[in-house]
Amino acid sequence: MAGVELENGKPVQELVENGIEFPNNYIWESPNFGTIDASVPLGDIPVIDITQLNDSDQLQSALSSWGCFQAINHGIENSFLEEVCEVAKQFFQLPMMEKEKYARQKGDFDGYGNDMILFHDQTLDWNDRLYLSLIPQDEKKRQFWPQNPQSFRTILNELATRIQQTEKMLLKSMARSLCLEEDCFLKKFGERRIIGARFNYYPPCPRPDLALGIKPHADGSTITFLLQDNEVEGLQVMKDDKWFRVPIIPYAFLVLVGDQMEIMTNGIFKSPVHTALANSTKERHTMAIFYSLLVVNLSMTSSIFLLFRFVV
Ligand SMILES: O=C(O)CCC(=O)C(=O)O
Ligand SMILES: [Fe+2]
Repeated sequence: MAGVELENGKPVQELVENGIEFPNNYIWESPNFGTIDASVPLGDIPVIDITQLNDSDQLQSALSSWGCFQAINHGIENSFLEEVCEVAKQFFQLPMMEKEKYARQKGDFDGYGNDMILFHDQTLDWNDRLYLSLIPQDEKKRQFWPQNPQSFRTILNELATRIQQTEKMLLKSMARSLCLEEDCFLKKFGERRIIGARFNYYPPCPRPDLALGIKPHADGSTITFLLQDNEVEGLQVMKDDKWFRVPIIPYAFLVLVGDQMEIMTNGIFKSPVHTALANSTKERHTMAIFYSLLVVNLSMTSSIFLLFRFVV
């Protein structure tokens, strides 16, 4: 593992637009994870109504088996999430030159770009992304917050405010489900938590049998909220060494346990390995919101694992 990012890859969209021949460094091979298979069974992932979170057993059982659940009635209106998705889509549709104004710098998280290249022979993801730190205020890097579409910044601020209410409710319920004092995770977080949003864009891929949208990984966060594309499937999660497709429930958040939560719960809650497949004809948009404990004085390499744990 290199200490810093080796190079800054080109957006996948640029490869697609320039009609470049399918590059070898997107071909995914792993002896540990089998072949890419879009037809694995649909997972029976628990669906939990957040307003009915009194049933602690349901939450505990979901997080200690699947490591995730589909949260419905989470308090953020569909119409607002629709607006969030719309501005993200509009951003990715902008001309490359406009998006490049927000390009992520080598060795940094925030901004527009794609995979961090950390290994010489790293397989790349068929995915472009815009990562933005939302909370705390002093971690925000406003220069990467798009000014186009015009409402993007206002919507991001609104998202940051709203998502914190859902986060609080959920962390309290998670603590209760373990018979712990309900504020214990919140107190652990205190002011030392960081919330970042990652907008993922998966352009159509000429070889979805060869390339993955996102390689198998576990999130390094405490918890992640994932808003799937309303129409295009792609996410798979691993349970008991088998892959399952994650059903689409429009506007539900897939809440995933991250590595930090797995550690804080002594492994009772599982941080699941997941991956996203590419699609030959359809583009796909998702948004992941990561909550992480802010660990100070980490090297660049270590802090990458606050977002990702590569498993290949
Ligand atoms: O886009 C997806 O379905 C998965 C995204 C993901 O796992 C991530 O951003 O960490
Ligand atoms: Fe993830």
